[in-house]
Amino acid sequence: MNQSSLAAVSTFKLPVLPIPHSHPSRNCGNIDNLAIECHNMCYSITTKQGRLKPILKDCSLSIPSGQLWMLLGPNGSGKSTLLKIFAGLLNPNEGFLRVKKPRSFVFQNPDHQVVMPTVKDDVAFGLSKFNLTYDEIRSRVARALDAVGMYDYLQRPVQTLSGGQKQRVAIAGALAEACKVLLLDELTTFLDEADQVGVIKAVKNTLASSEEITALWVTHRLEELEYADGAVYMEEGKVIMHGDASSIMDFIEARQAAYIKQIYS
Ligand SMILES: Nc1ncnc2c1ncn2[C@@H]1O[C@H](COP(=O)(O)OP(=O)(O)OP(=O)(O)O)[C@@H](O)[C@H]1O
Repeated sequence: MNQSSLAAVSTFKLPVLPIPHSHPSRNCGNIDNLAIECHNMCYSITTKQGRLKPILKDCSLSIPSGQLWMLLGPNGSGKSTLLKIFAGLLNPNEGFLRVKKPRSFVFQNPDHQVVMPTVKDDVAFGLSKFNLTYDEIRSRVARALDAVGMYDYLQRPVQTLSGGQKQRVAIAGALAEACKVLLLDELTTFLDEADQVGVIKAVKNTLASSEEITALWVTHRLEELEYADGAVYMEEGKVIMHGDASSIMDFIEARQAAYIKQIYS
């Protein structure tokens, strides 16, 4: 597996290469088996000068339930914007969108999300809105922490955790709320290798424990594709390709190779 990172090329403009047919057919599967589906979705912002600036252009993709998908692309290609739309934090201007609910967004910096003094309190924090008994809360917190391999840390003060452990607690918080779609924004950017692998494996184990949960993971690290069932590749606000992880890996590597050939020729 090529260990190169997209970040290495992300500040450069890749050459325009022919794009293989990549848009999903509307008949790509049973609609109930799709966790995320969008067709011709557009998102624009209004600039201070009152002009419309397109951020996402005609994005179409479908992600089956129960799978881990990665979302890749150079800086500024629209990954975080797309993820925020899937999370319901932004609204598209045009197009069709369907995301299974409940859904949860996990931020890049866990300090923005893990806020309670102990691990168990933090995971229980979002459950107050559900009118659950004490025993139900305790059982949900235990199951969620078990799924991300953090059960032994139940009583730990959160400030004693590593970045990767905090990420896993943030994911457990989403699981405790019975979320069906996990939207994960560059969780491993600031982590060392051990924490990086720990967080990815926690997500994989979570998905293995329930066919109901789907995860979409934004990353710059091409090597993380090894853990994915599928992937989406974006450039300049467009979904260029989506499908099985190895095809996306081949596509990105070919694009990088063509770019390097172009600058040295
Ligand atoms: N509120 C906003 N106002 C102006 N421009 C915006 C706004 N939100 C996003 N953009 C622009 O839209 C484009 C896509 O941004 P986005 O953050 O989604 O990209 P990204 O692929 O997640 O980038 P990165 O990998 O650097 O995090 C960028 O050019 C960004 O500057």
